[in-house]
Amino acid sequence: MQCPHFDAGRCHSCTLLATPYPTQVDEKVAHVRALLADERIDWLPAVTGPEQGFRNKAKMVVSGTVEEPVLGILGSSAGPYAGQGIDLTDCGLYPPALQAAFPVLAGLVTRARLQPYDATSPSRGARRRETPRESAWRGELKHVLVTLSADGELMVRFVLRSQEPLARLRKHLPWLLSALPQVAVVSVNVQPAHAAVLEGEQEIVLTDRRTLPMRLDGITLHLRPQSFFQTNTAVASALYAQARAWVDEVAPASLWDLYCGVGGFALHCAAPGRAVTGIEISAEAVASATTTRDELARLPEGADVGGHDAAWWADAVADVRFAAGDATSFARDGGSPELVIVNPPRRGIGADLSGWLERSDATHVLYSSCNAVTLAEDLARMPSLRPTRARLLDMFPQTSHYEVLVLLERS
Ligand SMILES: C[S@@+](CC[C@H](N)C(=O)[O-])C[C@H]1O[C@@H](n2cnc3c(N)ncnc32)[C@H](O)[C@@H]1O
Repeated sequence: MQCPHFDAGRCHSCTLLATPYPTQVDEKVAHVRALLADERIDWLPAVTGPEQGFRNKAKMVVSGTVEEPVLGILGSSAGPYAGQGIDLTDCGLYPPALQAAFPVLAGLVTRARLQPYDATSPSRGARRRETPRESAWRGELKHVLVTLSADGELMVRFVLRSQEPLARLRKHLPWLLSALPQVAVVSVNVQPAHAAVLEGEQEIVLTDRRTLPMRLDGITLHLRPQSFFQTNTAVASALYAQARAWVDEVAPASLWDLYCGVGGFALHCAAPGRAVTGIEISAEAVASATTTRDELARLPEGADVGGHDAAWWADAVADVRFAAGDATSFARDGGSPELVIVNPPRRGIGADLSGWLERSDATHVLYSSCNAVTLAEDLARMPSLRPTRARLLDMFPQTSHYEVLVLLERS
């Protein structure tokens, strides 16, 4: 694949662009197999999706001016583009529906006079001080975050330094909704700190609709602005389908989904007679998961979701619950199910939760990881749980990242 931004040294994200795609996948498989280094694992063929246009979410830094905003990234501090705004609205990782939304969003920046935040140059007076106050930096709009659903709807979030532009944004919202009728949810996130943090804690939803329905092959998840969702919708669908197939083979009567996010694993693995508990640190994500569960509990007669009818689903989700909390603390406090699913951030589950799983009564663990290095470290801490089956899912083509799902069985 060719990319003008990569070739010119403006963007360095897609480190494998020059490698033919089948070779990328072979190298990722070799990487994870070498890390897990267990000849007894039955490896299924890797799952791949589209090689480009697969990202369902854009995290655009806004730079430039009110009249000419630039949506993309800031050039890395070491190179020739240091601190410069780089327009990435034509990035090949974004599907056409996201690319088409960017110029309209840039138009809103101009109409609502959302001054792009200037992260590089504090005002003159402040420059003399060693650590300028936050108010010394100019501008308000830090990022625009856009999520595209499988049905072409959009969730748009404006990350602002303060609520100062809020009234102007509200005033021009009708213009945005008529220019981009596919926008379902618009919100403002307030991130006051001058720090390399994407978003802050406070979220103000401006639209009547508060969730973006993300229809997968089986189930429609309801995403809220602050809840995590997997980057690649097609591969996420395959990930949940694979998890469900392995869980159904084990057929546990009780299951925990730790780090459950909006409930993708928990809800795909629900079944009549199976008690499912999802635990997640983000209360917003828990609210999203609960919305989807409640919707599945009340499907209209004649509905078919993932090959099951309304009565089956009412039974299946009757014993599904989600709660906000820390995964490790929950595990320490709450007995032990037959099967535990874990899908942690890149840092992995760590020594405490690995140790707890090693000593628990769970007969099976399903570990979904986006970082095989921490996965291998965690597995080494659980010698009684033997990896039996595994599958790489290429969630992030053109980069060295990937997702891997491993089924562990107590020996
Ligand atoms: C890789 S995401 C997986 C989400 C979900 N399983 C899915 O399929 O979309 C990791 C999730 O772990 C959550 N998380 C981070 N730290 C946590 C903790 N200490 N306890 C519970 N959840 C945590 C994050 O908020 C995020 O939703």
